[in-house]
Amino acid sequence: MTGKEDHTTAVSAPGKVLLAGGYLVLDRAYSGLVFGLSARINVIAQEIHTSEGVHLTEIVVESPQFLEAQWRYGYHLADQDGGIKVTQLQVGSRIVPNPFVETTLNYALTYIAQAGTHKHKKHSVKSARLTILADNDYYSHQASAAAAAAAASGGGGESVSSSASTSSSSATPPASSINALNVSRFARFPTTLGDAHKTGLGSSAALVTALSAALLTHYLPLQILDVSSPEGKQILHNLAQAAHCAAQGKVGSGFDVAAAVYGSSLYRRFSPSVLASVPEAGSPGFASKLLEVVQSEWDTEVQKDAVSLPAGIAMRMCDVDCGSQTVGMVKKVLAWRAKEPEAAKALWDELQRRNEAVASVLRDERTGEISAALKAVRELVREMGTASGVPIEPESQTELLDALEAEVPGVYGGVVPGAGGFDAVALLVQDDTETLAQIEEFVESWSKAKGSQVSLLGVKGEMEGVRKETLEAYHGWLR
Ligand SMILES: Nc1ncnc2c1ncn2[C@@H]1O[C@H](COP(=O)(O)OP(=O)(O)O)[C@@H](O)[C@H]1O
Ligand SMILES: C[C@@](O)(CCOP(=O)(O)OP(=O)(O)O)CC(=O)O
Repeated sequence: MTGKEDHTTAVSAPGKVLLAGGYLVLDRAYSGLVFGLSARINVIAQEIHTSEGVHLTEIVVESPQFLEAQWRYGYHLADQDGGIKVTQLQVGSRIVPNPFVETTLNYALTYIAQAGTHKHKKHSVKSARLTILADNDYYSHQASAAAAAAAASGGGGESVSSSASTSSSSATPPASSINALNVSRFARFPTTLGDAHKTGLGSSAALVTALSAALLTHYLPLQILDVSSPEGKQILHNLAQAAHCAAQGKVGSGFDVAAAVYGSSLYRRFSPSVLASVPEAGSPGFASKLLEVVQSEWDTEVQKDAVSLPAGIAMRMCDVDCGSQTVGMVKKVLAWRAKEPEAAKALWDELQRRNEAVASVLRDERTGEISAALKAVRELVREMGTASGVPIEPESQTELLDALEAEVPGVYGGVVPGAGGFDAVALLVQDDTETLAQIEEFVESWSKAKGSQVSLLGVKGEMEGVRKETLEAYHGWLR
């Protein structure tokens, strides 16, 4: 770590789960019940100190939990108002691109240079190092260890850290042990980021949001931008949505970025046309247009007070190691909706009503109604799946959810979240260690009996969005 701790800033943003409103939330006429998660992506920004006389303009981004995860960029001011454009520099023998990091740098640094020129003197972007640390639940330990074993030849010098990864050779560390034993918060994975198996908690949205927030906080004075304030969050939201869409090459509903910024909420998306006028990063006019769009009032609606959990109840998730292709599923569902507009509208409208009912049952602490409210949603989600020919709640997941509710006393019910498919379930459960242990026991025997890989993640639903962090949590990870 450098001696200049005052110039080190840390920010974190949570992952997401869309408990209700998959597909509907793509259309502004409907909304989504989204939860932020306790699993966060942390980004720490530090100045790079060079020896006297050495002139360096470089942005270094690294993910020290993974192998070959350092991305170095030079940057320049592009002609004709093109903003700040980064160029990736080679590290070692090859260039491994990270489009989400690169696009976020182009967008955030351009915004910083533009916003900083107004009331204050022209802003200069100095060299910086950004360290990314992701909470363990973003990646499946078991699958990542298997990928490393397959690649077997060299382990790379440093050993895998603590029990999270010790157990990774045989099984995912049990959620209860992560909670109880203060296992290293950030595991060191024996793989590259590309080979790590994601659990689907929205790593790219949390990363783009936390990286944007860290850059804004690091470079701009608080009087221009404070990510803790409502105005600062709005700027961060707009900027991160724009960068995430550009990096993804498509405009999704943006519920994942909204969760990263605002935490849990009832979310209504922005009109996709908001972003239509922003040219490609580095091209003429990009800088002014980006500033204008990010600082304008969007039609996004984020109702934070519509979402909460009854006291003593937690939102938990199980990873089902399988995986579904969201893009293909979305295409098929939307194709059916276009073909059968009337039937789809009736279904969408009724499902919206039932989704909102889940939100109010939870917010009003009507615990006895949780199970029925979730079942009512699932019924229509299955109908949507059958009508469009997409396994949104596949039979194997129906069986798992029904069995969990019937056989584990503390489980109120659950859903297949987001786009649905085979890769996860979200549960509403009693928030105590006994219930946790029983779920773990249940999924272990379920996995054996069904020949599947179901594991309870340590992650929990959490209300808070982006936040500034103190540096203690990152001890040992910073240079
Ligand atoms: N810890 C990390 N460090 C650096 N980049 C990351 C990290 N986690 C995710 N990313 C970026 O996000 C991408 C994954 O995005 P995506 O495939 O959309 O998954 P998700 O559904 O988790 O958002 C990675 O290829 C990488 O560019
Ligand atoms: C279909 C959707 O409404 C919800 C998808 O939710 P998931 O949580 O399944 O998504 P990914 O993690 O991005 O694959 C698409 C959207 O809202 O963008």
